[in-house]
Amino acid sequence: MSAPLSAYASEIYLQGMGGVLPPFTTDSCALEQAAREALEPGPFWYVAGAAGSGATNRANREAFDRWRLVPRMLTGATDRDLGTTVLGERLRAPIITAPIGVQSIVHPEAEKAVAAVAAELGLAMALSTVSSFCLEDVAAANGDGVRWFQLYWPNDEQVCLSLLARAKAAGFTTLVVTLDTWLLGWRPHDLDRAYLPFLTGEGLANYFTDPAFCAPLDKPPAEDLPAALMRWLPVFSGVDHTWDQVAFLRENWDGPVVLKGIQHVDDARRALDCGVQGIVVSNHGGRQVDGAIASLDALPAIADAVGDSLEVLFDSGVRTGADILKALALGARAVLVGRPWVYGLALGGTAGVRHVLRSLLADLDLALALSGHASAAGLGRDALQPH
Ligand SMILES: Cc1cc2nc3c(=O)[nH]c(=O)nc-3n(C[C@H](O)[C@H](O)[C@H](O)COP(=O)(O)O)c2cc1C
Ligand SMILES: O=C(O)C(=O)c1ccccc1
Repeated sequence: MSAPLSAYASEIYLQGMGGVLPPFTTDSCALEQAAREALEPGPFWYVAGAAGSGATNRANREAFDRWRLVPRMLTGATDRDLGTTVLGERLRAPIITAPIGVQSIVHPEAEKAVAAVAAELGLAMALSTVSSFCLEDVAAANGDGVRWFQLYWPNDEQVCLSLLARAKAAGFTTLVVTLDTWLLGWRPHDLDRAYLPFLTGEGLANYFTDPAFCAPLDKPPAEDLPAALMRWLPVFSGVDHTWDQVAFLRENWDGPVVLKGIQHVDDARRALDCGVQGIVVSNHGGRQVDGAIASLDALPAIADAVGDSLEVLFDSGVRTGADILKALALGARAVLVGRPWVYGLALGGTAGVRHVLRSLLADLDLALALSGHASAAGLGRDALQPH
């Protein structure tokens, strides 16, 4: 874990020189196609799909292309440090694995794979409420790694308090509250296939192992799935909470609270007023609101408004090392990465997640080096030019 990140690029190049092929592509933009060939259409489109016409998802990528890095020479960037502190915790690079629900639809190792690899690589992981394994099992797989718990804010106070207490007891440090998915977006790929994995109970491990969730049920979820699902649906969705209720979460979580799904600068200011510690500028990978702005286009103004007082994290569309540099230069402290390593999970379980994240770290290190920067912390807007 203490080897410099540059070792990953050297290792992959040396293997190439010895004629050893990587397990699958090193081109993170080609992962989607590789996963498409490996997965059944239902799970593939669940992961790759987006809201409506897909416009927001496309906009997320197009926005990265509208910024270009301006490389600097002879800066002496021989020894690089990608390490950073996020919400008081030291990470080896400014990367957090995004909370992704129902991972068992692509591979049986599911969240345990990313938990193990994130810890091994010194990155933080964010575990979804809607995970295939319960949070205690994922915590065990993450060992002494940095783990955050993502909350889908339950419409039941007892279930909410119980999940928070369990996550805290299992060593999750930061609470990430996702605000943009209190209803599922309009997702034609899933609707056309009637593919809604959680309706078979998949992804509901945290609920089905929860005493407060199970209390009103006559039988355990395994013995009466329809009844458990009828309880889950209104607990999960249908109610938009309000800003004044954020205090409840802050009061009941002993640690940093981050609000995920912020796109408007006024919402970033409201987050600051609420007393939370951070935000994730995110549009959920374009899966919720069709025709919305690119998440990257929301970032600069938000970072300008609250970046000195809140930790501003970013996601939606990050694929390459260059993308990460761009997000950092535009004011993010770290990025969350979603689909790329989920495709890696689909293609090779734990080893597949490892290959994707090591490749991304190698790419990031080389992008930083060859743009003439010795540390990610010093990146400013002068590292970029609009295109
Ligand atoms: C299959 C899938 C499941 C997701 N599940 C969750 C979830 O349970 N909780 C959450 O906050 N975000 C969820 N997200 C959104 C991600 O956390 C993240 O915001 C998004 O994937 C970032 O965009 P990217 O995939 O382009 O990197 C999910 C995204 C995908 C693709
Ligand atoms: O699919 C998603 O984007 C998501 O956040 C989710 C919601 C419910 C269950 C599983 C994943």
